[in-house]
Order: sequence, then structure tokens, then C-alpha cells
Amino acid sequence: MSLDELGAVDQCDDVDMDVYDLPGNDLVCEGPPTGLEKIYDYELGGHHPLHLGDTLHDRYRVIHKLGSGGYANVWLCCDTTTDRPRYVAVKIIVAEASTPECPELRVSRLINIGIDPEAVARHFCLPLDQFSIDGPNGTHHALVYPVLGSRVSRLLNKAHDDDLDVTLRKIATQVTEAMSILHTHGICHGDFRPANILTRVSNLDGLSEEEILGLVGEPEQTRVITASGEKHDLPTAPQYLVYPIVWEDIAQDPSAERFITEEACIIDFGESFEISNPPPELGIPQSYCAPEYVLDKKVSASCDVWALACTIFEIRTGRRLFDTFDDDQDEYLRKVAMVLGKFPEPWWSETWEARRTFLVDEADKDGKVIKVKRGRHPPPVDTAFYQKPEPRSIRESIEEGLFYNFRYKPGGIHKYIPEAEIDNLTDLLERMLKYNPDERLDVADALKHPWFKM
Ligand SMILES: Nc1ncnc2c1ncn2[C@@H]1O[C@H](COP(=O)(O)OP(=O)(O)OP(=O)(O)O)[C@@H](O)[C@H]1O
Repeated sequence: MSLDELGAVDQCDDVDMDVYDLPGNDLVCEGPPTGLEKIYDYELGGHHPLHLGDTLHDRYRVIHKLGSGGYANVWLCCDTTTDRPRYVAVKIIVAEASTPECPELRVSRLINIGIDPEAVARHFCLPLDQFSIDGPNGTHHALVYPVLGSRVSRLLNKAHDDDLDVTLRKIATQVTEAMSILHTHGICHGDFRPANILTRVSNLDGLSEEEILGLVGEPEQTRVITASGEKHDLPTAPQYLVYPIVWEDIAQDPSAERFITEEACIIDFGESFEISNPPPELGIPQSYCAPEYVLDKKVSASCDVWALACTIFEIRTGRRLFDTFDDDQDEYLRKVAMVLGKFPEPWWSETWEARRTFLVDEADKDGKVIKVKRGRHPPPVDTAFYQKPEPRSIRESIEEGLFYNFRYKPGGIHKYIPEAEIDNLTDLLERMLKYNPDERLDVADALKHPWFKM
């Protein structure tokens, strides 16, 4: 298992591939793999095997799962050393990545570079405690964080509020302020996207474990078995995997109001870097990649600004601005060009080699790119309903309004965005999504835009 392999997948978005195809430990899990870590990552160098009820560091009792990513599992734990129950998120890094250079530890640089500690605490998720675990798969860094909730692009608990517009702009302002603080202090986040921006959760401490499970739901498990269907006896893997808490489902319960706040908190500094010393590669999914990185491998603070623009769009509309299937680079570039127009040279005619497969050389009289005609038949009448024209500008993308699709059933919540706000947001995003990074707004100037004052 290489680190590249570990880091390549954003499991929140791409959870259910490959799980039944098992290199390594020859184990399978019985139930659907959605939301679960890869069972084959339970081997030497991989995840630490845990079960509910286990106690970590003689202190943190595991009561539920909060999530998993390419590098770690995050567990909801009760701190047993305090008189009043106190709940924390314990993130256990895979052994192979638990080195002194572990990217997770980069968050501590925020404390050492002179950022006002109050601002750090307000915007970022800092570790409360840190320890290591020696287990059958190696030694793991474990970091203890405050418990956070759903990602900021899916505020289902606020969806029916009259002032949803105000709330979403407030959250977008907070995340822009957070990036502004980082850039002012010479740090790029490097992986700035809604999956790494969660809402703060409050009022859990003091509740009993039963009350907590009454709120977030009893943990559901799926058995881990051998490929031939028997109980396994490998010390390197758990006997079951735990499905993570789905905050969005909880958010729709009226009691969630007490717990889920309107405060955004930035997590995951694993890809962060010093602006003065950019890395050769970025570790951000394709849908948030600035074109100068995709086409020229140029990394700068402007890449963060591009990702921020995509994130603001997603917070305000509940949708991805440039969504791609399976992180396909050509599909991404095609979508960007459909919305923002032709790329400057030499990107258009030389660098993006596959462009001619999708888009013709010349734009139309309005400057819109033109798709290559394919000899396809029109869709049958009963599927024509789904063939919505693609948006051809930022304005058209915003005009579709806010959608929160339901996860397990058709439909969702749809709200229009007021016309005056569309004008303002279009202007802001167009300035933040300039192809030339030198013409792109920097984050401090973006923050002065009238959209944030509406
Ligand atoms: N403090 C927290 N409170 C609640 N849930 C959390 C917290 N930190 C992380 N999570 C959940 O766990 C998931 C994985 O965490 P995180 O993204 O930090 O892991 P990672 O392995 O570093 O991820 P990546 O693959 O993105 O690098 C998150 O998407 C989130 O759902």
C-alpha cells in the first residue's frame, strides 16, 4: 500500500468502489461499503483495528465512527477522565503515514507563526491532545479534536429557514476569512473544499453516552469475514466495520437545532504548504483544481483562491460548480471551458491535447465554446426530460438556485436565489475564476466584495 494510493481517494465522495476486489488481506465485509474505509487497508502499515467500547490511551472510549479518509479513521469517543462526560473526535492515522513528517501535524504550524490564537481557534480545528498507538499494523499517530458535524455545503438543518440566504453567506464569509488569515501568514491550505469544512457541534458535553447515541443513532456495523464467508482470526483487522454518523440525516430532526451550529471550521491541513515554497504537486481533487495547475503544474496561492470560488459556489447552491465523474481531467477542463470560455494560448491549441475531441477551435460570436458534433441520435422522448442544457456562464450556473438532493430517495430541497444576489455573486466568482492567476482576485480583496456585505 503506497501513500499515493492512500491519499488518492476522497472516500467521502468516492466510497463504494473496489471494496469487493481485495488485494492484501483476503477479507471482505458483508454489507454495502458506502462510507466505510477499505477493508484491505487493514494490514501492516494501514489502519489500526478498533471495536466499539475499546479505550484508547487509557482515556478515550470509542462509542461511534465519525468518518474515514485516505489516511485515517475518525472515531467519536468519550473522555473517561472527566467527571462530566466530554466528547471528542480521535483521528487515527494509518501507520505508514505516522512519521514525524506526517502532514496532519502541519496544523501545529498555525500555532507557531503568530496568528492570533483566538482567530485560529475560531476558524480551524486544532488538536486538543495527541498520543501514539502501538498496534498489530504498526505505530499510529492519534490526534484528539473537537467533534464537528456536517459539511458546510449540505446545511439541511437550515434548509427551511427563511434566512437561509443570510446563513449561507455568513458561512461563506467565515471560510473566506479563514483562508485570508492563512494567506496573510504565508500558508496555503492546498485542499480547500467543502469536504474539509465542517460545521461546529455544540452542547454534546454533559450528555450521557445513551443520550448521545439517541441523538446520532446507534452505530451500525457490518461483519468482516474471509473471502469464503467465515469468521477471520487476523489480529490486523477488526471483526466488523462501523458505518459513520450521517449528520445530514440528524440535521433534519428538530432537536438538531441545539447541536449543529452555523460556525464553519476548517479541517485537514495535510496538503498545506508555505506560499514561498510551493510543492510540485497538489493533493486536491480535480473538481477544485485551478487550470494553471492542471495544464502547467503551476502551484501558488491563486490555486487556493480558485478552490475557494468553487467552495463558495457549493456552499451557496448545494451543488458542485464543475462536477466530474471519477475525477476525469478532460471532462473537468471541458466543463470549465463550457462555463468560462476558451482557455488562453497555448493551453487551448497545444497544452490541452484532448481538447479537439470535445470542443472545436473557434468560439461562437458570443465567445462561447462550441462542442464537437457527434453523429448521435437524439435521446428517446422519455429520457429527454433529463437532458438539461449545460450552463454556459457563471450566472447561468447560479441561476439554477440551491439544491440539496436527498441521499437515499429522489428529489430534494430547491430554492431560488434572489436576482440582486445573483448579480453580486456572479461578479465575485468571475473575478475569482480568472484563467490568468495574476488577474485573479486575491483572497483579501475578495473579502471586500459587496456580496459579503449583502
Ligand atoms: N473533528 C472531526 N469531527 C467530526 N468528524 C470529523 C472530524 N475530523 C474528520 N471528520 C470526519 O472524518 C472524515 C475523514 O477525516 P479527514 O478528511 O481529516 O481524513 P483524511 O484521511 O486526512 O482525509 P483525506 O482523505 O481527505 O486526506 C471527514 O471527511 C469527516 O467526515
